[in-house]
Amino acid sequence: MSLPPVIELEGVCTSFRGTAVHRDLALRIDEGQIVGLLGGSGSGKTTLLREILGLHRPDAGVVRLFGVDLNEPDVQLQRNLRRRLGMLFQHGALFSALSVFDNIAFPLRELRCLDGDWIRRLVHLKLAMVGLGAEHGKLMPAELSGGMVKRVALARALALEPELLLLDEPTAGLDPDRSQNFVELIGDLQRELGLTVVMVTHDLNTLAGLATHVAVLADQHIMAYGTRAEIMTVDHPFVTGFFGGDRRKLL
Ligand SMILES: Nc1ncnc2c1ncn2[C@@H]1O[C@H](COP(=O)(O)OP(=O)(O)OP(=O)(O)O)[C@@H](O)[C@H]1O
Repeated sequence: MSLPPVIELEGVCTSFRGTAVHRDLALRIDEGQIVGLLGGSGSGKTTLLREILGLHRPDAGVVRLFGVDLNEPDVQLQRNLRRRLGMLFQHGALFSALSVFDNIAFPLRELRCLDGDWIRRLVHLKLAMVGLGAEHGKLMPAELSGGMVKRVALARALALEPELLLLDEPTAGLDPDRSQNFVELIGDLQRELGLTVVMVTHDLNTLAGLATHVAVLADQHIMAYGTRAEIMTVDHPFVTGFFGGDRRKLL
């Protein structure tokens, strides 16, 4: 029996104050894909991530993760589902009053089944996964560089060993070197952990360095979905405008 898609959206409609953002939107993402979600400013990319996370309920349509409908009323089923997701918010969204250690420990403590020694070991393991040492655990978010904030936020997103990782502008605000390092780190972790990744990005280098597939959100729906090579041939004003003369950079 084949596995259900990791993400499946069907007939999704979303509007805010009478203005439609998504209209009959459909998308299917299979295990192991790294999908770059592209769309103009205000086209509804972040809203779509929030709907996949279950933070916003569309007005109509179905969102299924791992074959489970997010409208399924079974609370335990929904809780188990959420543990299979990790989210890296655009600016890291670290808790400013908590140390790096406590930020990463937060989702582990919420499980209420791990003792302090296990939590310490797991936090140190996650720090090592993102190239940081145990000594960084003592720092507060305000003491971190932009690149370190992203790494700590990634460590926290990976705390519960998710199968699906959602990234909102993962390299925004990083200089080209740090951005390249972060792209390589995400790529390495994706291969090692077998993650499925969906990322919103405007950055061509991030797309070219990571994405196996590209989804284009325009005219209130996913108007194109395919491999990078397939998207290069799409003739739509957003796609031609986005890539300009740089389409070959995608390959
Ligand atoms: N909670 C909300 N209440 C009212 N309007 C909202 C809400 N969330 C989003 N919107 C509106 O929905 C539209 C899509 O917003 P969204 O943030 O999803 O776009 P986006 O594609 O992520 O944009 P950007 O690339 O500029 O971040 C925008 O017009 C936004 O103002």
